[in-house]
Amino acid sequence: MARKAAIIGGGVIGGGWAARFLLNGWDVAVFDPDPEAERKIGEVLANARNALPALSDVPMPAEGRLSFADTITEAVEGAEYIQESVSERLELKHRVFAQIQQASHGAPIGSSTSGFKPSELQENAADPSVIFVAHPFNPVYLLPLAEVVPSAKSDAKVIENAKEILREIGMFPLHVRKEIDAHIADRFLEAVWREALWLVKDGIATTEEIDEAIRMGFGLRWGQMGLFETYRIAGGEAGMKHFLAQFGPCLTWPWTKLMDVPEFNDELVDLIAGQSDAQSGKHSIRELERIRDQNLIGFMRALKERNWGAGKVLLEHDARRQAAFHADAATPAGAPLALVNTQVLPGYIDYNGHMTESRYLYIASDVSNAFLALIGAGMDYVSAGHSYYTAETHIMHLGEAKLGDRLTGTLQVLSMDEKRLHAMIRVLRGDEVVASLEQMFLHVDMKAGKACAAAPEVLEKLRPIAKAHEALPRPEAAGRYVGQRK
Ligand SMILES: NC(=O)C1=CN([C@@H]2O[C@H](COP(=O)(O)OP(=O)(O)OC[C@H]3O[C@@H](n4cnc5c(N)ncnc54)[C@H](O)[C@@H]3O)[C@@H](O)[C@H]2O)C=CC1
Ligand SMILES: C[N+](C)(C)CC(=O)CC(=O)[O-]
Repeated sequence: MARKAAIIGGGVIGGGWAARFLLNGWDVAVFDPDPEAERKIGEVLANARNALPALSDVPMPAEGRLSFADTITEAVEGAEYIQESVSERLELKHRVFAQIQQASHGAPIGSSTSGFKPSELQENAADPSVIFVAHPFNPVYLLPLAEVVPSAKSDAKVIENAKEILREIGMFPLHVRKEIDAHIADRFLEAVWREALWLVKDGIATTEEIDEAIRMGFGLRWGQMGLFETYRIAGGEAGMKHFLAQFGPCLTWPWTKLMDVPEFNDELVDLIAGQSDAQSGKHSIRELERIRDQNLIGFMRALKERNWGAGKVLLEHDARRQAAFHADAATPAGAPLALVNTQVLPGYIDYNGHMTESRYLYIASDVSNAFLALIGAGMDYVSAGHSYYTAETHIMHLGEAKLGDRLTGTLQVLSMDEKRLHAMIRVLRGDEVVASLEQMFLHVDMKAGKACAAAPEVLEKLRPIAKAHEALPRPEAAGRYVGQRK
């Protein structure tokens, strides 16, 4: 039988918790007096179903059962874990805890509070020992962090059990050892937020300029190494001590509205440098740089796929270089069309030390996409409901593409009619053909799911290319089947 979680308060955060538990196989009962709560949670859950499973190639367990309770008592009955996510008002949270504890005895009660201390939440509670902070980050169904903050009155076993449950649903419980207003992470968010409000109010930056300042630079760095490891690298070979020596004195300069700073002295330097050594000392600065670089490449490539933030800048830069390639290497008349200019990256190399086979298909689809765009069957055409589908591919590996090789992708039209396009794509290193991919494309009415004639304006562009390519020598690989002797 599935385990049960109760979510009290089903707004932005409660909805995210409900989705995370459900998608991890827990049954979830939600209590929220808002008549819109069911609709809102349904919408959050729909987004979560598209998002959370996409983080892994390992399938999620069968989804748990979602129910909406009429009372807190009904919601918490039989619940092994309770998460309170009502509005950020202490007296409301106290009322809710009192109702929960009339019905539930001993189950851990995590609070999503952004800033109240656990000792404040526990005031006047029937059983303070099971109430603690479990502060998540939006979207709760995707981001792993939950700051788990106990107080002196917390039961250590309950806290450990709660942390284990959070791990089971894929979270990273960060145990906050000393309670403090706004825990750890929200203190940073508040500092940055308040600084940003001043910058906007003082007319120094717009909201958009502030967001660009974050997402084009330090936000990406923070996302993979945080603050201290990033600054350790910024100290160069001399590391954190050098960084502190260089920038410590700025603490008293007016670089921020937050001018209440710790005294910059040897004691502070030793404390920070010592903790940084313990955290990161196992890696040399150069190793850390390489780790950082690979992480940033992963992030930025992901953003590129979404044409978003720093990824948009990369795409624009690629487009400029690609245009320069086409201008320099204008395809001579009567030759296969040179459509793609690419390179072999470390992640493409397989255990045999050469470019892995799936990458040839990537190049071929870049080539065919560029060709389809050229004949007017690009993304606008697809959005309007027609497309060319690849019906058949025969790849011949004729050489080995190695790390760092610069490759060109060309396309030669072998034949065509209204519905079909038969082409030979070649992957070249200089003049050497490393692979050929013979492909048959079918023109399809996407809605009907049937082959049909391409639009006249597409055929008008395709025919002269096909005519010019008739004069080219027929590639030896054309029409070959697997195992055929040359
Ligand atoms: N929105 C955010 O970015 C984050 C918020 N939090 C914390 O999560 C908690 C909830 O915040 P949000 O979800 O953003 O607020 P919200 O306003 O979206 O949701 C609060 C929900 O509580 C419900 N509610 C009010 N009284 C209730 C009661 N007596 N019993 C049950 N439900 C009741 C409301 O109907 C509403 O649906 C707050 O403590 C907040 O500080 C934590 C992390 C991030
Ligand atoms: C703005 N906030 C204080 C509610 C932010 C959080 O608590 C965490 C988050 O998800 O940003």
